[in-house]
Amino acid sequence: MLEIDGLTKIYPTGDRALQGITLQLPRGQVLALIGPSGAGKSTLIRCVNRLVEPSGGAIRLNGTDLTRLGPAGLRRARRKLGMIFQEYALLERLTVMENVLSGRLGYVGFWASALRRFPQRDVDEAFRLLQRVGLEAFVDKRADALSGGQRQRVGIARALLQDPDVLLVDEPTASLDPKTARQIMRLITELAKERGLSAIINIHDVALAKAFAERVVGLRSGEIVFDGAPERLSTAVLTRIYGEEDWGEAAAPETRPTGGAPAATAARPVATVGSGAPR
Ligand SMILES: Nc1ncnc2c1ncn2[C@@H]1O[C@H](COP(=O)(O)OP(=O)(O)OP(=O)(O)O)[C@@H](O)[C@H]1O
Repeated sequence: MLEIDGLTKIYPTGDRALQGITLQLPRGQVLALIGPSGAGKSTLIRCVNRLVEPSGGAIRLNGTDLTRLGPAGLRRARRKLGMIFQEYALLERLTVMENVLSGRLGYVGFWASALRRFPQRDVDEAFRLLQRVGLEAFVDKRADALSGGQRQRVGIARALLQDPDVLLVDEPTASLDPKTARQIMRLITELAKERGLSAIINIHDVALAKAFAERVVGLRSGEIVFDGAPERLSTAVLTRIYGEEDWGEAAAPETRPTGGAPAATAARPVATVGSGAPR
């Protein structure tokens, strides 16, 4: 269980990127984080593993407040936070297998890590994960010879080899074509379910968020302005998150209060349907 409590971030420039974020992420839940550019999505994800230092509030992972940990405690805690990046962050000249094994660097000792020597069980598990993400034929290929989708699969296998409790996923599909983007989102969400992992996925594509996440949190100007099921992303909600726009099929049908007058936002013609294409 990940609990974020009153999290704030003020950058040295004075930008108030997060203004008191509170949310709980139960074990096994996949949450999509949406919101306009500059809303604070990346800052939130990066505060959780302290790539960005929070200014205030608490972030508890299984009861431990990550904001209070010193370097050794933080190193241990980060093993449980698997990070998947938009730009993959692979070691270009190393092989697929070596890249995946780098997910264990937080576990092995200094010399083993410096010499990149990993126990056989880590190698076996890395191979199993590469099979699972469909890259068993690419084990010895160099990272710089892979396509974007293949690179992201390496990133996913590397994060999972860490044996994390939570996946922090920062725009995983931003550099991918629409079909590959869906395949990667499907893979991440399936693996999270198989392994009982929670995931926070920062994603720009509302249709993908709706198709694959069970919960959506909308950020605007560093505050949560929506937290609910993807089916509730109506025109009014999308406008609250992103501002005025013709949402067309991105929006769910407006909901009306039962037994009463139509909601104010539903009184005018609004866009209908659209929960994205079937998986
Ligand atoms: N290193 C930094 N120094 C100063 N301000 C920053 C820094 N990083 C982000 N910000 C500011 O913090 C706010 C939130 O930025 P953040 O990158 O978290 O938003 P985002 O929702 O992830 O945006 P995008 O979708 O464009 O990636 C913005 O106003 C941004 O300018």
